[in-house]
Amino acid sequence: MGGVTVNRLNDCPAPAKLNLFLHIIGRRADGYHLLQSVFRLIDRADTLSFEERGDGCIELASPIPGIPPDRELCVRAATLLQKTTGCSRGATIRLDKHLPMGGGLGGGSSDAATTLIALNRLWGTGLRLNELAAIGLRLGADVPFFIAGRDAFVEGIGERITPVELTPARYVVIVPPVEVPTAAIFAAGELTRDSEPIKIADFASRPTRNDLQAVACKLHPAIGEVIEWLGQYAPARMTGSGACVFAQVHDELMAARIIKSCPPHWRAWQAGSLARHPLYEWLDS
Ligand SMILES: C[C@](O)(CO)[C@H](O)COP(=O)(O)OP(=O)(O)OC[C@H]1O[C@@H](n2ccc(N)nc2=O)[C@H](O)[C@@H]1O
Ligand SMILES: Nc1ncnc2c1ncn2[C@@H]1O[C@H](COP(=O)(O)OP(=O)(O)OP(=O)(O)O)[C@@H](O)[C@H]1O
Repeated sequence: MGGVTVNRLNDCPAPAKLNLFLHIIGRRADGYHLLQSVFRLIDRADTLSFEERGDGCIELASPIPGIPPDRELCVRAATLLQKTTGCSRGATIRLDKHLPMGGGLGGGSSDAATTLIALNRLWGTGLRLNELAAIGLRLGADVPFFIAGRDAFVEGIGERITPVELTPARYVVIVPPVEVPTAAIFAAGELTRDSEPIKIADFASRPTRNDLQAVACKLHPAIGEVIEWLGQYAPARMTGSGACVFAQVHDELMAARIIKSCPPHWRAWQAGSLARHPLYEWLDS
């Protein structure tokens, strides 16, 4: 490339999350639900690369089939960062999608968070963690958690984030063959919306659940089948608004054994907990 400087960031991970529990404790006037949840980062991820461009355009070089570019969360994140900071630079974004969509693993939100963190660095826009999180919340309720970059007790609709230290753990995650639109689960009439609020100090010693699970299983019976099957080996629960189901296991060997016996029409993998977001050090608090 003889003397030409190409400004790019390659192979930036966008990790998934699990909701270890998820309680709905109320509803805001605008219809959004107030929740309490422990969000945990895991070491399964999408991968993104960013190349700066001088013409100000934002281009997704690897469009996701079925998602128009102007609805895609990386493109929306990049455009919002440009508008908020008045930045005139553009970017070509490459997204290698590994996380299932509508899986409750927060894949789209994590892609958006990684885009904000990486472009803030590439463009030199200098926003701090809280400023990026505020932009992120406009894109999705889970984005601020990924920007905060560590396991957390999350409240409000996703904007009140208190870091927690969790013991390292290994999980089996199963992807049922269904895609669950988050809005449909929250809109269900039979959803329980009055769980008793718990204090952060109490979550480890109190019984917990995912309040969205019953509704998701009713709409998509395949999720219930997975919970029952995985539950033979360890307590199994849905993450987020579904569809993925997870269980904590003792070690890699136990995970491998469970995955080996998993029915072939379900995708199953193991994941380890992740103490920090891989891009954690790119942000100033
Ligand atoms: C359930 C969780 O997955 C927990 O991690 C998230 O809170 C969902 O976050 P998300 O997928 O980023 O969802 P968003 O794209 O923000 O919202 C999708 C739709 O779900 C409903 N929604 C979402 C979050 C929330 N706390 N209350 C809601 O009622 C709203 O109708 C919203 O229009
Ligand atoms: N980069 C992206 N990756 C995934 N989904 C995207 C992306 N951009 C836009 N979307 C849209 O967002 C929807 C939700 O995707 P996502 O993977 O975040 O859902 P989810 O796994 O159910 O997350 P959550 O845990 O927040 O409920 C998709 O169904 C898709 O229509």
